[in-house]
Amino acid sequence: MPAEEFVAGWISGALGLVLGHPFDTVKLLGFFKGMSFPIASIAVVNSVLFGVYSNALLVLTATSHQERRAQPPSYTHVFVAGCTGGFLQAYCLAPFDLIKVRLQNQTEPRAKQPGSPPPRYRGPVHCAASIFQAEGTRGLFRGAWALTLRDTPTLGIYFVTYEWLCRQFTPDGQNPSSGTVLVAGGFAGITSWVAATPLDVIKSRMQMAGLKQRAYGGLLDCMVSSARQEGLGVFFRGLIINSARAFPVNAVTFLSYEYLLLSWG
Ligand SMILES: C[N+](C)(C)CCCC[C@H](N)C(=O)O
Repeated sequence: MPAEEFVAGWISGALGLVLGHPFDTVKLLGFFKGMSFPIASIAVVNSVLFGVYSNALLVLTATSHQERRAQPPSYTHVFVAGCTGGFLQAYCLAPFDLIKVRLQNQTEPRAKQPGSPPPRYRGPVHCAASIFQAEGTRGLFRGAWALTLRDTPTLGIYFVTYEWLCRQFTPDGQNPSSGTVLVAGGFAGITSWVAATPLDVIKSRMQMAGLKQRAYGGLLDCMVSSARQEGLGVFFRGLIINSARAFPVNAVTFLSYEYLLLSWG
């Protein structure tokens, strides 16, 4: 199994994340709150996404990454490979994402201050350990189902958008220019996040359930009760910030990914 794509995905995911982190946190409080934890986790997750995507295409089309410019895969194959990568990365992402959401929604200061209540979670490791102690492995995968539904089709859309835009601006058989990769990667991120936002809202609510928010009977119950109480607009919460973040993060992710693979030959 070719491994370069896993390594390139690892590095490019980390680079994209550094750019996106302030956007990620601005929805809430504290700008660079907890940067090292997301870097480490997104690197792993992005490596799974790109590695599985490329290897799925290898299985579907019998072409390696290097051969795919001369023999481009069909959009159906790109979509199926993207969904496969998305599905598997969602499972790796689930516990990390849960911890991120729990920590970002925690407004009490982490360090104990006189007079203020002690924070529930002292950091990512403490957060993971307390969830595990209270609810076991299942607890760490709270909201994983919603995350999988969010990521499987939208990562298919992600790679189709990227490939489609690259092909629009690149003569047949050639590699896309850096400018094309940046723009195609940026728009792939935006398209995918626009499609993912409704389920992203639901996913985060399910991950918070059991803490401050009420517990839901399941995904459908969470959707229906959120829409009843807050109107349909609730499904578009965070759309602008998600899109603003998606452009630079994914432009840099794709540019570094393509650059690394090209330089490794
Ligand atoms: C599928 N969905 C749009 C949710 C995520 C797309 C992932 C791409 C990148 N790691 C990022 O954080 O933007």
